[in-house]
Amino acid sequence: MSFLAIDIGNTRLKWALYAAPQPGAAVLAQGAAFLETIDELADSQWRGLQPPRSMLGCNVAGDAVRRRVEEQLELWDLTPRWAVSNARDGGVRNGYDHPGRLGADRWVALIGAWAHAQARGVDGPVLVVMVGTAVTVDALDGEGRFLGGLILPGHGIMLRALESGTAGLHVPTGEVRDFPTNTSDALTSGGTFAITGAIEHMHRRLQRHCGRSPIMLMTGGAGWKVAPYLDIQHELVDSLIFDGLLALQAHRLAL
Ligand SMILES: Nc1ncnc2c1ncn2[C@@H]1O[C@H](COP(=O)(O)OP(=O)(O)OP(=O)(O)O)[C@@H](O)[C@H]1O
Ligand SMILES: CC(C)(CO)[C@@H](O)C(=O)NCCC(=O)O
Ligand SMILES: [K+]
Repeated sequence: MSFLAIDIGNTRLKWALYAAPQPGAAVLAQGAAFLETIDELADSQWRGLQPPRSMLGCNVAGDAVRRRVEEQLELWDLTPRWAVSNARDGGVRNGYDHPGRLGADRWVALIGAWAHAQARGVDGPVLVVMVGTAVTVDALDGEGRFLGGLILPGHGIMLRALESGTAGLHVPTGEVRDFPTNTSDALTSGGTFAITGAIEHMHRRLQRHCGRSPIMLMTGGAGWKVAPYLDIQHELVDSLIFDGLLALQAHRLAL
């Protein structure tokens, strides 16, 4: 019954093997690999794994990367399946102008977030934040409608853009300070507060739109770096995309 969930991001592939395609299933194994090293998965991390019976992935890195991962999946006898953004799934309705153009990672994370909210009996709005190579801040209303969301550059891209777009800025890592008094701290703090500022802005907007304070779920490799500087209540859920993939797979099996 084991189920392999794969999240191919802009920088890294993350995978988790679950005992069953059901929300809350036990994790049997998990790992991550930079996209440059994915051609070794079958010979390294995946070698010796208990063969998964099914898989569902989520990919924002393009068709070439997907095909490379499918080659690695030939290690096992399974049909690769990839989540695509559509008009509704997993209890979420997609409000994007062109639903299919919404990043699959955002769609799957929204479905994972909705599953979390349902499991806890939350019936108000949910703000879904992913902090990685890019940052996304997506709004779900209390009925599971995706209202829309923000895309902004991640911390790394912001700093590299400043470094390449100015003559005099070089970017050694600094500390986050309220009132930075050197260039490194000013850059690191600027990047961090650009992200927290966008999140807090969307939180206010969603609260105003729905007339209720949203819960906020945050995920992505750098979520823990941003979390300490957020002035609003939030919860880090590292597995949000995997939880979305589990919810989708369970949903599909139930149909
Ligand atoms: N102090 C920081 N604050 C916010 N973000 C940061 C910080 N330091 C690094 N980052 C971001 O973290 C990213 C790397 O994190 P990681 O590779 O774990 O993300 P990820 O969720 O796996 O990304 P993706 O899914 O896009 O591949 C960098 O691209 C950078 O933008
Ligand atoms: C925004 C990113 C890069 C975040 O990973 C990804 O979701 C993506 O490539 N999205 C497609 C464009 C969109 O979501 O509108
Ligand atoms: K991601």
